[in-house]
Amino acid sequence: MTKPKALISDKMDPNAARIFEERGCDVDVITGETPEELKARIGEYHGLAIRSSTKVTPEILDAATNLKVIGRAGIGVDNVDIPYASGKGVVVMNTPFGNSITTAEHAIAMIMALARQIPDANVRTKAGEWPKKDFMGVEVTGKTLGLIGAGNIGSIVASRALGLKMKVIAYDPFLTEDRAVELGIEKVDLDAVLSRADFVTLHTPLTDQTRNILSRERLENAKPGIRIVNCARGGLIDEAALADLLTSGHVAGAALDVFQTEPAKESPLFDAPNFICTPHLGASTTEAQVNVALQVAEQMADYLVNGGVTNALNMPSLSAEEAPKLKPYMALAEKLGSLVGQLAHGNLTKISIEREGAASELNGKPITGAVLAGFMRRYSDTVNMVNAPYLAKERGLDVSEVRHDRDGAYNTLIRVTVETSAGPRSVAGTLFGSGAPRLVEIFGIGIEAELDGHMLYVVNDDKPGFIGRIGTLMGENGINIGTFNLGRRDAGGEAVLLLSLDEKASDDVIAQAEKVEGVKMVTALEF
Ligand SMILES: NC(=O)C1=CN([C@@H]2O[C@H](COP(=O)(O)OP(=O)(O)OC[C@H]3O[C@@H](n4cnc5c(N)ncnc54)[C@H](O)[C@@H]3O)[C@@H](O)[C@H]2O)C=CC1
Ligand SMILES: O=C(O)CCC(=O)C(=O)O
Repeated sequence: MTKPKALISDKMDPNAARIFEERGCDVDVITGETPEELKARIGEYHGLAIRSSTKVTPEILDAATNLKVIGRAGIGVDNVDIPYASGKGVVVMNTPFGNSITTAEHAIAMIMALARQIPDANVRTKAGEWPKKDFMGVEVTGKTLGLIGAGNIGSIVASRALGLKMKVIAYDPFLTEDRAVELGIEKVDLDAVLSRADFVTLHTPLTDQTRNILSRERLENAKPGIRIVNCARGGLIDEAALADLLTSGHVAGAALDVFQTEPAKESPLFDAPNFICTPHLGASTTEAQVNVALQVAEQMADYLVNGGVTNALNMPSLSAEEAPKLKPYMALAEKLGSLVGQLAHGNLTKISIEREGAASELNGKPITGAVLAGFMRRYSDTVNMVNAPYLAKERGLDVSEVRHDRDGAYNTLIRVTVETSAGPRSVAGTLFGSGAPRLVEIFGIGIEAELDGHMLYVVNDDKPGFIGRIGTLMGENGINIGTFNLGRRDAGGEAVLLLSLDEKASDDVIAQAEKVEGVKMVTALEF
């Protein structure tokens, strides 16, 4: 078997390449390429490991015909078009904790540097000025620190700031009162942060809701003398407005690690007073870079080699222990989804996935993803369990998952039901022996069959002589029958036949089969 191949396209700790190799992947480290160069190369890789320089755009993703996973050695993934990657079936992972302490410490360093104007004092002292009389700092003890965003990094900043004897208030719509109490901070609204805080520090992702959160209007209405720190993302602050307000003195100081356009080669802020900056160094410590490099390579290799999913932003997690256990279930789920997708006709807008017995104990999300992937194959060749839920949503498919505690006839069972204009249609399957997927029910009729390769589904009247007639027809057309599986609703009533064939039945053979006495319907199936 050929090894999966990963590309590391941004500067990363060498441990990343080592881990890829140790975990059974080939890896190339090629950094600093232009988008055109990356586009020309990306087709040969299954994994792409990045930091913030590589921009994973739709153009890159369109060229990434073999790509299965993108791993961000860090937290922010605004340089990856996640919806587009999801549509392409590519998993996007990050390393949500590896650099959070380091980034929080950078924010604290920025607060202290602003309070005591350390960068300016340093430059002028080294220039031989000894400018002691020009600098007068402020203490942080007793001052109010306002957090915008109190997630991983914001909470670490809060704990350090409390240690510095600051009062901490926070605006974060997802912060609960209980968590605020646990952190020892006060939950307030955004206006309160801006009107009460002496220092404000931003720790949110860049999203449509947070873009320009510190707009000109908000900055103008903020407490006079406020100092602002941004170690999260450029784009959260109106940079031109901040420059104007530093110049007017309304904002007493600002420290940015991140800019709207990076690398920031010029900015109105560079000439503004009391402005300090670093070139996106928030995550740049040896410790953080080793952490994120190890983590991203471990996670990506785990997915490429074992199917384990950790810290994915566009699909549910699946541990390396769970992955092998779930594998036969996912094969069964995909076949059931595919069967119902091939058999049910009309405008299908509702699908339900029920699990009972051992299947009910499992992580249901990957099973649902696999059912949907099989089902959606009727619409798309490139669908997989990553993009299937997105495609299903796009098409307005109503998906429900049901877990039954009851014991049924089988140790483990998955049932997939679609709502058709003629009512619900369901198929069910189980795992036999060491995990072989088997169909056990089709539209209410018990039948045991392996769903594999070229098949023919026939609905017929349960009358003597029928099996012989179908067998003869196949023989006359030179088609070898692999397996022959029968089921019936009741003796003499409606019956179904599932044939596996060594070759695909042509339209002509299907037309002949439709004419066989007793046949009500024939459908060719492919698995
Ligand atoms: N400068 C650097 O080198 C680094 C920057 N970062 C940036 O820091 C950001 C935050 O990282 P974490 O704390 O780990 O993320 P997180 O996801 O743990 O926390 C983000 C918090 O922002 C909150 N939030 C979301 N929308 C909000 C809104 N409209 N208003 C206020 N709060 C909102 C969320 O509820 C969440 O609590 C990352 O998204 C990344 O962009 C992260 C690492 C390094
Ligand atoms: O990789 C870096 O240096 C930037 C880190 C960062 O911005 C992040 O993790 O969100």
